[in-house]
Amino acid sequence: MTASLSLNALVYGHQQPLFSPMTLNCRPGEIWAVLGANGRGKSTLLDTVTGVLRTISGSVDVRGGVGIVPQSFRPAFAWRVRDVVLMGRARHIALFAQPKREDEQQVMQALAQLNIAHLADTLFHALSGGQQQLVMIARALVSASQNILLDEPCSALDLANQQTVLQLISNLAHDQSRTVVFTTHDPTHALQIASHTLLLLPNGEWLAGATSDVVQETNLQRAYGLPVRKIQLADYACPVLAPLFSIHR
Ligand SMILES: Nc1ncnc2c1ncn2[C@@H]1O[C@H](COP(=O)(O)OP(=O)(O)OP(=O)(O)O)[C@@H](O)[C@H]1O
Repeated sequence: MTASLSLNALVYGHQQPLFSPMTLNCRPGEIWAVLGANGRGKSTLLDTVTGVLRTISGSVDVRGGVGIVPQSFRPAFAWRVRDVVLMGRARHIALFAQPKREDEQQVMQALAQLNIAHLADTLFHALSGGQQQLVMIARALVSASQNILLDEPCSALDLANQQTVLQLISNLAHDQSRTVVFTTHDPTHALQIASHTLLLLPNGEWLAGATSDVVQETNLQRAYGLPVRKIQLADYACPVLAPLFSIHR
C-alpha cells in the first residue's frame, strides 16, 4: 500500500541536525510509536512533519492531511469544549459558513467516544490537564485527516484513560485505516498498540521497524541509559517492560 506519510532522507532539528538522514514510510492502518529520551527530538519531528519547522535537508511527503494532537493547547479565548473540538472541522466548513448539523453531531460523537460528552459546554481552560488532552484528541478525530499525530497523548492520563486512548488509537488504524504516529515515554504502550516503532538513540542514531524487532531490551538500554527488562507474564498476551531503576540510599 502507498505510504500516506514518508520521510525521505530527512534531516531535521532547530539549528543543528538531530539525527542522521531518516527514511521511513508510514502506511494507512499502521501505528507508529516514537520513543526516545527527553530532549531527543520527538516533538521536533512532529513539528517538522506538520511544517511548523523547516527541514534541514530531505523531505516529508504527506497524503490526505494531518491532524495533530499537541502536548498542550492554550486557547486565546474562553472557548467551550464543543467549540475547541469544532475547530477540528475547519477544513470541512466553507469560509464564513456556519457549521452544519453534521459537524455538531461529529463533535458530540467524538466527545462520547472519549467519555467526555458531559463536558461539551464546560470552558476548556477550566478542565484538568488530562481532560484537556482528551478534548484535543476529540478535535483530531473530527478532522477526518488520513494522518493523525499525537504528542504524548497519554502523558497526563490516569490508567483507565490511558486504556481508553490506546484503544481509540488502535481503532483509528484498524477500523478507519488511518495512519497514526504517537510519541510516548512508555515503551509498553508501543508494545500494546504500535505495529512499528521509531526509536531515537543518542549520537544521532535511530532505529525503525516492526515494534517486536525494535522494542528490545538492548535497544531500550541504549535509548534510555538504564537496563529495561521485557517480561512475558503467564496470563497476559502482551509483554510488559520493567525499567531496572538503581536507587541508592
Ligand atoms: N524552539 C526551540 N528552539 C531551539 N531549540 C529547541 C526548541 N525546541 C526544542 N529545542 C531543542 O531541540 C531538541 C529536541 O527537543 P524536543 O522537544 O523535540 O525533544 P522531545 O524528545 O520531544 O523531548 P521531551 O520528551 O522532553 O518532550 C532539544 O535539544 C531541545 O532543547
